[in-house]
Amino acid sequence: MKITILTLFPEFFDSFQATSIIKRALDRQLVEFETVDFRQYTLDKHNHVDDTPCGGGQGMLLSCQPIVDCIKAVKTEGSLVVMMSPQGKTFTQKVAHEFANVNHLILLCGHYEGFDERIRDYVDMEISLGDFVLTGGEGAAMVISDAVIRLLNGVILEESHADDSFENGLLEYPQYTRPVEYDGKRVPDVLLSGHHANIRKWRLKQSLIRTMEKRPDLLENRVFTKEEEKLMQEIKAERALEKEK
Ligand SMILES: C[S@@+](CC[C@H](N)C(=O)[O-])C[C@H]1O[C@@H](n2cnc3c(N)ncnc32)[C@H](O)[C@@H]1O
Repeated sequence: MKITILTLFPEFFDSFQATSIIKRALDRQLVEFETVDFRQYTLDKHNHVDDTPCGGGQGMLLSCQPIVDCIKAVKTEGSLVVMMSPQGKTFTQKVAHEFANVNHLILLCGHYEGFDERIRDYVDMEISLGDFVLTGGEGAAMVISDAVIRLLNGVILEESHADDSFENGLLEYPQYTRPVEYDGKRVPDVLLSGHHANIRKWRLKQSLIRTMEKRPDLLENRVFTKEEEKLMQEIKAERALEKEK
């Protein structure tokens, strides 16, 4: 897979490419990652890529010509051009999986007051990190690249992300490491028992409890397995009992 970032600030991605798991993935050529400064495509004699908004208003808008020419130059057969935009569809783990299956992902980063509206006709979709406004799309593109790269074959062990939050529609269960006791707080006995079936069941139950408590919206349309239904009944019965106390 190849990821191309279209940005005015390629240096933003220097430490991203030089650090930890992403660096290892790049070194092992599990993903190709490049940044392209779209200023190099401007035909403006002063090298400008932005201008004031028609009709007046604050700030500067990115102009069509440099960005559209840049998109046309970097696009490849089957590539997906994604505009970073607070007005886009919200990025989720499901979208990360969809992007991880694309051969060539192109992430377009805005800046200043954003884009001339007509640029939207040259992208395949808009993606938002959430309902807030960033100074530029670089932070969003970095987050998206990170979430996508860690899903690629060989970057981390498949088992390492299989139980991650959202992967099976639930939040991850509580995790512990040594020491067994810290400040009077003990690791649950079941995790020390070595009984794999019991550990798996405990983790599933904890995932359900966590999701109920922190993100009940994730359970709204869930089709529960028989085992999950049984555990949900168990959880509800335990809670009812606790209330009675
Ligand atoms: C200051 S913002 C422009 C916001 C624009 N005036 C609006 O209200 O929709 C500059 C750039 O940051 C990026 N950006 C800002 N918030 C974002 C978000 N929540 N998700 C993804 N990208 C975002 C976009 O690329 C955007 O063009």
